[in-house]
Amino acid sequence: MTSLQQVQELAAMGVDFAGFIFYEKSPRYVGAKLSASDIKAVTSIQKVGVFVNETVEKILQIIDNYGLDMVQLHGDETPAFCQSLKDRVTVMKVFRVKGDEDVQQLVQPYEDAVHYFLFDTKAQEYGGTGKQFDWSVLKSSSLKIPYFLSGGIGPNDADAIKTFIDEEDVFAIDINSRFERQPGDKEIDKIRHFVRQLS
Ligand SMILES: O=C(O)c1ccccc1N[C@@H]1O[C@H](COP(=O)(O)O)[C@@H](O)[C@H]1O
Repeated sequence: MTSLQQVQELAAMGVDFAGFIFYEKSPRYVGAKLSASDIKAVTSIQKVGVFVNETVEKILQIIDNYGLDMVQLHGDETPAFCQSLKDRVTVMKVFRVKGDEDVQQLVQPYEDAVHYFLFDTKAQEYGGTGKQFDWSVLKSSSLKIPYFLSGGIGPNDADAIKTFIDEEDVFAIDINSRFERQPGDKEIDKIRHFVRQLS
């Protein structure tokens, strides 16, 4: 998110989390768009900071300045790195998958080090690719930690998502680039329609 008004609109429709990207190479980098005090003042939704291979010190500083509730570690962070943040903030570790991995094996080293997992699509970029992976890799995986499903989920995926939610133990659905006019500018009406379809 890069617009406070859009954040408030999401909160009003019952969306639980809003993501702010603190990765300068992203076209959705929030730094130049919203101030720390703007974001800190938002209390109507849980605020997630998205980081890629950032230092612990910088992350802690940003959590404090921006009043973040959660961090989404979207790079190559180790279990020890995640653990060092876990007592300070809710930690979500991202796993970028193609769809043919042994997910249990992938996540096992992180089970005690984080609060949530998130599965996104493996690509050259770290995230925001708009591409999906084969969700069947998560089927019957009985993970010990709740997880977010992400990666290229779009307005036409509501039926497929509903089926997935009915069958699998997914905690939350994470949407991003497929609901945008341009990077960082969300199509709120499309999100509203999508949320209604899932309710
Ligand atoms: O969106 C970005 O630019 C981005 C850059 C670096 C790391 C993560 C990023 N976004 C996250 O990627 C996933 C999937 O997004 P999409 O639906 O495929 O566009 C999501 O968690 C975003 O927060």
